Amino acid sequence: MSETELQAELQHHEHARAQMAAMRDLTEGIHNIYSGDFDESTKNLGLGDVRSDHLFGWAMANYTVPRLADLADRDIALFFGRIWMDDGEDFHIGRRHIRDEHNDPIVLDWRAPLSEQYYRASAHDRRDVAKRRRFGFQGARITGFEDENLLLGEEVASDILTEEIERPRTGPMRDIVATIQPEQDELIRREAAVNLCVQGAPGTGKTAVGLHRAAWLLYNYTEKLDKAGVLVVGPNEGFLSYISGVLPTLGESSVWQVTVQQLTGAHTALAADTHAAALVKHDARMALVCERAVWGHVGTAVDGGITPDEGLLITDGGWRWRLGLRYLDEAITNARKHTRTYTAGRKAVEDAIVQGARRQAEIRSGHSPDNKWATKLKRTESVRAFLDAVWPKLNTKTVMKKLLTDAAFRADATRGILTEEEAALLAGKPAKPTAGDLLIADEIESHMKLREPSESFGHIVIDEAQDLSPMQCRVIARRSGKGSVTVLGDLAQGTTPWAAASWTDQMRHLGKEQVEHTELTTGFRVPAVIIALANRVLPHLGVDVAPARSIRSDGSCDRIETADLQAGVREAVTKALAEEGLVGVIAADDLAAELKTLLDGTGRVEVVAASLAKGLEYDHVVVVEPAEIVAAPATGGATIDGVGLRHLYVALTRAVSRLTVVHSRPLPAEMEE
Ligand SMILES: Nc1ncnc2c1ncn2[C@@H]1O[C@H](COP(=O)(O)OP(=O)(O)OP(=O)(O)O)[C@@H](O)[C@H]1O
Repeated sequence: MSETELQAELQHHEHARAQMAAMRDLTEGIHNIYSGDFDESTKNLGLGDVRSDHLFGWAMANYTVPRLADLADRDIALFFGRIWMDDGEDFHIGRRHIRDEHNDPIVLDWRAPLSEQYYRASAHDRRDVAKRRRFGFQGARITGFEDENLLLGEEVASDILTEEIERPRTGPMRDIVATIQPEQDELIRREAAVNLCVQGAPGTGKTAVGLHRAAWLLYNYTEKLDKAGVLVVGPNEGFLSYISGVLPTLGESSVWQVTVQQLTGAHTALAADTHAAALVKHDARMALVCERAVWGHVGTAVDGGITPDEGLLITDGGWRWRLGLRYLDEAITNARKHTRTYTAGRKAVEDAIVQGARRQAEIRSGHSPDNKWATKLKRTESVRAFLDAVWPKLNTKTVMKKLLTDAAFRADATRGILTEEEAALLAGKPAKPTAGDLLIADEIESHMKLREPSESFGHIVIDEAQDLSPMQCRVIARRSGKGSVTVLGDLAQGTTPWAAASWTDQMRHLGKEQVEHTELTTGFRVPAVIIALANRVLPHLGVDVAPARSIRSDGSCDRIETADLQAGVREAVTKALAEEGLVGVIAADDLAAELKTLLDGTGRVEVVAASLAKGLEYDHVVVVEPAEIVAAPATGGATIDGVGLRHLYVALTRAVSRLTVVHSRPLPAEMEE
């Protein structure tokens, strides 16, 4: 690296900074012109709510407010790479596009098509790239660079990548734009229509890939996705807060990040299910029960009191119309077959009744009666009574109430689908729904009426997807509609009672048939020495997945055997605090509660229950009493076969640099070589 070249790059960086400030000033100028209308934009008004004379200002507000936030000068370098092409052109690659006063690009956005070459070019497949430069930086300051002359076949093991991966973690997750690897880039840049399913060992960058894919899609399919929206679904609120900063630093603040519980309102559910009841309510068979609970209300013409002789008699002033039993049964069958929702079905039968009477009127009088006549006909007592008998009016609340409180109705809805014991577990109080009840209500609602297109998303990123139950998958599927999904997870880290055993099944529950499956195995988080320990446990987890191969040869792994567990934990934490970075103490849930009191107020230390450690990472991890993690019942007090061992696998794979195992009891046999 020559000093002259570095100085030139520093100057280019200063120039880029000045140009970005100019872009910001320009946007600010526009913003100020429309400031009155901008106020409306901050009230979350939609297009239809805005007065027509404010429309232009409103549109400008929607454009400039996020743009101003994106152009804010942050403590971050404006570019991280540069490529020289075979034709002599060269480009700096950065977090966002920056142009000069002549509108020429001086920094390309990492999501622009050309940037793909930066990430993917190699000595074997140069993609017209002659040379690649990677910049090292600290905060907003460029500190150096490393070059790869691809024309000469150079492939440099990047110190900058190593430094980035090994840097101490001091807080929430960061973006990885500067060091995206080719296999990750391929997934990030798959077209919007592709449904991706990524199985990946711990620390292989699944979450990072999912978030960067969301940002890439929003940039490249702006028109479609700005309207339809992008959703990120994560396992719990702790995880969401850990990842919540990544998309905003990539310039995307419009993505809604939620747990699946938040989608149904289950995060505020009042009552708790027993383990056995939860199992039934999350089961795929519940979808069939819900279907029958709704559509089972549909009867035949005979149920409506119709006989072959009499038919349905409709009196309209001096006129009388009669519809036969066969005609009515056909109308019901057609409505059942051709309408997607129960509410629409009732309307279809009603329309068929009007149609039948209208045809008779046309034959008798020679002209077709108007809509007023049709409305009157629908209101006649005999039509009302017939419809109420064969296709009664329903809403989600009434069906839920019947399912939870009416034993005879429940028996009919579940016969042949659930056992009697399972069906009995559904009994409850509708006023105090459980999380499982809200899943059922969501399913029932989907039979009642179609979701508005505005209620579904253009793309959904689903992280830790192995933990979703079939019924939770269906909740997400309904919000996806025709949109695509990126599904990320690790079957080996499945710890819920309904964790997926196969991705094919999980994708079916998510309603996606065309799926690209892929597996990531290069681990960026956990050093080889620690992953080797976790990989001893992996074969005992009952899943067929590839183990992680760490690209890291640093890190350490040690063990403290002690008669006094608390003293052992203190010793491990003191040692850990001698080094930089965050310390995570992971223990079985009950023990974690005790350790929280013990370590309360110790800076840089977080105590985490093993059941909540998923997705998180710490520089130094202290795993306390593995035997207890393995033996501990799962959340909710029920014992789930093998789940403790999976919690241990998750705990062992949270460390970025160092792992200390503290134990007073013998280590689980699965940890031994
Ligand atoms: N290309 C990369 N450059 C730098 N850091 C990376 C890269 N890919 C992943 N990382 C880092 O590796 C760590 C693990 O990534 P991530 O959390 O996305 O993995 P994961 O597969 O979701 O893990 P888990 O299954 O344990 O949740 C993170 O700190 C992430 O920033």
